[in-house]
Amino acid sequence: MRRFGGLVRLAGYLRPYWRQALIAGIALIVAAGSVLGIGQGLRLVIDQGLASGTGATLDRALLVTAGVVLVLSVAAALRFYWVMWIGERVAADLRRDVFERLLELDPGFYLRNGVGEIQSRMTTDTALLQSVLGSTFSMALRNALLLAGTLIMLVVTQPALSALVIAGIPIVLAPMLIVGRRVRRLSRLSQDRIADVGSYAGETLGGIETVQAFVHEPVDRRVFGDRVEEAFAIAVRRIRQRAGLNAVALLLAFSGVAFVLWRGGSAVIAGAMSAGELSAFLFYAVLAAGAVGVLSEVAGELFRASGAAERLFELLDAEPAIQSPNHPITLPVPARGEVVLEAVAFRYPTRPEPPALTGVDLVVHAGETLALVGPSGAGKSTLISLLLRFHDPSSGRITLDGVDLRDADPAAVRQRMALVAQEPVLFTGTVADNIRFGNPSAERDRIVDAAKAANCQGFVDALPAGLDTDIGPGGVQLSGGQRQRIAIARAILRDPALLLLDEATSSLDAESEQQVQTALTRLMTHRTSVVIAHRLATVRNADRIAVLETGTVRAIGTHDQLMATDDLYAHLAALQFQAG
Ligand SMILES: Nc1ncnc2c1ncn2[C@@H]1O[C@H](COP(=O)(O)OP(=O)(O)OP(=O)(O)O)[C@@H](O)[C@H]1O
Repeated sequence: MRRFGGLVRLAGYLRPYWRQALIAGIALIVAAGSVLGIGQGLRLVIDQGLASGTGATLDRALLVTAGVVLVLSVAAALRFYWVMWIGERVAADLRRDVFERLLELDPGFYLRNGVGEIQSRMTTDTALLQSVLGSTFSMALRNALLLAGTLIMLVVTQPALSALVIAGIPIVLAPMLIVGRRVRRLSRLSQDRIADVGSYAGETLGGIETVQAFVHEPVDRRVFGDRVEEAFAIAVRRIRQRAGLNAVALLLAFSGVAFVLWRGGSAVIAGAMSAGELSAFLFYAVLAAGAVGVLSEVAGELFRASGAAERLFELLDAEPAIQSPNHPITLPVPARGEVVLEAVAFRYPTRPEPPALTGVDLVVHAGETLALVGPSGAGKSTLISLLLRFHDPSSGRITLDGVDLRDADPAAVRQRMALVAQEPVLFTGTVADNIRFGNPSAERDRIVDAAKAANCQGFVDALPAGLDTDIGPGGVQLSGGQRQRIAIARAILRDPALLLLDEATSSLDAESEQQVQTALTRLMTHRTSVVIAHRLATVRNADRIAVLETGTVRAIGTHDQLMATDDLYAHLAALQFQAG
């Protein structure tokens, strides 16, 4: 059963649909029963209809058979409908569950596993399951039932001959089980490779402009080609196993039928059996052999599906490293946005050495603007991601309004914050949708106000449908400065107690820059702000500045104080800060 571990667990997904499964099961049994009935009809037609030589008996026998066929058709249609329905339903539920789990997983998980790989698991594995559950599973059930039914009929009608057939079963099943294990392993491998292919394509296409600008296509073509061939080679190994399996199964099954025909034929010649009985027996034997053939073919598919299910369950079983405690402490009201870091150290799970932050002590008072400055790689972005609790500190603690982030519900913590990233991330939809992202329940008026406060008015009015203009996936149809202002409007709408801002480094033209700056100033007044600063104006306006270097805070003070006392700061101020 371990082979089908993934599928057995999938059975749990059937529970809510037990009614539909019951209908499908009944239809399945009736359909299989009717097929078996046809064998008896055949016996009647031959032994009574043909042998008796009277047309009336033949008519009656045929009529009975026709009735059975009618029942069979209806039951088969019902079975098909409900089994497919359940397959699609389970695949849909699984897809939703996996996505929900993926939304909960912490950024560290994605750092370790790669977003592309996870994404393609979610799409290719659920697609495989959908097709297998929808059709293959139904075939497997039907044939398993048919096999069981025919074996019973064989035993009941012709015990002696059946003993021969039944003795042959293990000979057919053994190779199926042995090869099945190999197929399952190869299936997993091949799904892994397909995920590789998917994530490579995703990354390349996501960066298509960089790829083309550097004329990197030949390299990508070659690397992608190699990966596709690798996936193909594994698929071929899998198919070869299955092809061999099918050949063996069919050969064994039909040799069995030939053997039975030979033995049965001898019995009819000797007068120990009627021609009708032999016909019915053969009918069943052929059905049984066919069922074994189909089962061996679909077993491979089921093994494959089991591998895919396992991969999905791995995702479902992944525990988010960042979770709410069982009894989260409620953050005090009103929110002040006061942040305290005590001896905070942090190592990225993917690269523990050197630590990204060590011994960071820092207080951000309610209402103040604290600027973070420091050379590239000093740990500024890491610090912001710890405040958002994307990761927990390796040691030390961070509190928001007096509550340790680890003791609070991460959603409640983030509810008090808004992030304006260096490269604002916009989503497919309209300008209004992207602003509403900051507060999905906001009324239209407030979205309009936020757009005004963020200086979006000018360019939004020029768009064909104003706020309701579609901006394409990722906001590709807007300029950098426009995207930044939408990100600011989003944060204004959220009205957070703590603003986390990673200032854009790319310079905008003077007018656009001016508009972004006034929008930011508006956003930062009357709230606590932590800003990764790249502009002289920002550090000058900040209440205090923390200078970071190799993961530690080396000095804190105002611009003038630091200019006088900290040589690194004076150096940065001279070289790095853009005027504006
Ligand atoms: N996902 C990651 N995995 C491993 N190490 C990382 C990761 N992200 C950042 N680091 C490392 O952590 C250190 C701090 O990086 P961080 O991005 O916080 O610096 P920064 O001060 O924001 O730099 P910049 O101004 O260039 O953005 C760097 O040495 C960096 O290489």
